[in-house]
Amino acid sequence: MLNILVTGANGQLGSALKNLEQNYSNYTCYFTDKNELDIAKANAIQEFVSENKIQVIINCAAYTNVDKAEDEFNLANEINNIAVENLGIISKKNQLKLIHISTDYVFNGTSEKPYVETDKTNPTNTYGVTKLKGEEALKKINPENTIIIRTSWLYSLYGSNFVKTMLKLGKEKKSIKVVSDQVGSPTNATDLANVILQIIPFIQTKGVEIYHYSNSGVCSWFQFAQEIMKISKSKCKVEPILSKDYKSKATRPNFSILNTEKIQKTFNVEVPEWKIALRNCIQ
Ligand SMILES: NC(=O)C1=CN([C@@H]2O[C@H](COP(=O)(O)OP(=O)(O)OC[C@H]3O[C@@H](n4cnc5c(N)ncnc54)[C@H](OP(=O)(O)O)[C@@H]3O)[C@@H](O)[C@H]2O)C=CC1
Ligand SMILES: Cc1cn([C@H]2C[C@H](O)[C@@H](COP(=O)(O)OP(=O)(O)O[C@H]3O[C@@H](C)C(=O)[C@@H](O)[C@H]3O)O2)c(=O)[nH]c1=O
Repeated sequence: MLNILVTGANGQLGSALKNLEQNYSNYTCYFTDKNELDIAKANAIQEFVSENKIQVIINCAAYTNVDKAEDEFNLANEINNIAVENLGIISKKNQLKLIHISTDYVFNGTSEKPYVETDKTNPTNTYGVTKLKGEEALKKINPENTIIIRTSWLYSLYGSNFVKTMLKLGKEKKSIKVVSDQVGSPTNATDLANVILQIIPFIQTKGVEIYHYSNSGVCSWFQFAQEIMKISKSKCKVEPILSKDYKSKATRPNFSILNTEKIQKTFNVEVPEWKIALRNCIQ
């Protein structure tokens, strides 16, 4: 039996893990969100770990509102950076496995080829800055058996995400405008959750190791929206626009594609194609 603590469990990834837990009879998962266990409270985490003999932490807790983060650096930093540092310290002290999730937004999006784990980071928005600080804090503590999985454009039928926004707009509007000059790879939260649960027994690292995981294939947000409307049989027309014509507080990278070879080679995991993964979610 493995005792696993999942933080931020009411969010997208946490909910996806909850749905899959039943397939792993050798795992006892403790699903907690802010109300039960605030990751910013180090003492509470340590107590929970000791009381429940936790062996693995999957940190799904995060501040993920990209635009709002521009005005709330301190709050975003507390959750995405300082609390992550605490998790790193606790993992090292208690010799736990730690799986932390990060983002494509740590890159500035000027690359011309899919980002590998060692590529230079340089976030263009506050959310990305705080997530990168979290990564760096973990690397500094460098606990054994800790991995960071960077993912991109995560969606599910839970929480808030681009797919849910498009499904809603698809019912309400005759037409919408969506940016066509930002490209990336969407990721179905269920696919990522499956990968996490599969690889836990095989995580064995001397320090922090970074992996990239997204669904395969590439699209712009515009093409992603078009496909969402198609699968959901919405009549809403999607029109392409340029980022400069879409008003938002935070800037997003133009190129967000992650190279997923390392995680595939290391753990032999599946990477479903994005259109198939999207269909699996919506249908
Ligand atoms: N969403 C995306 O497109 C992407 C996400 N990621 C990363 O993947 C991970 C999972 O993301 P996702 O599931 O979408 O995130 P969500 O925003 O859906 O879920 C995060 C959860 O964490 C909770 N939370 C916030 N603060 C705390 C706290 N102090 N203690 C405990 N729980 C807290 C949130 O509660 P509340 O909602 O009440 O604040 C929410 O339930 C995150 O690390 C994110 O940065 C990476 C790439 C893309
Ligand atoms: C709703 C909407 C968005 N857009 C654009 C804005 C933006 O450039 C892009 C995506 O918008 P969103 O605000 O939904 O996505 P955003 O919150 O930027 O999504 C990001 O979330 C964080 C947590 C991550 O880690 C990233 O990987 C990424 O998934 O689509 C339109 O052009 N038209 C629209 O009607």
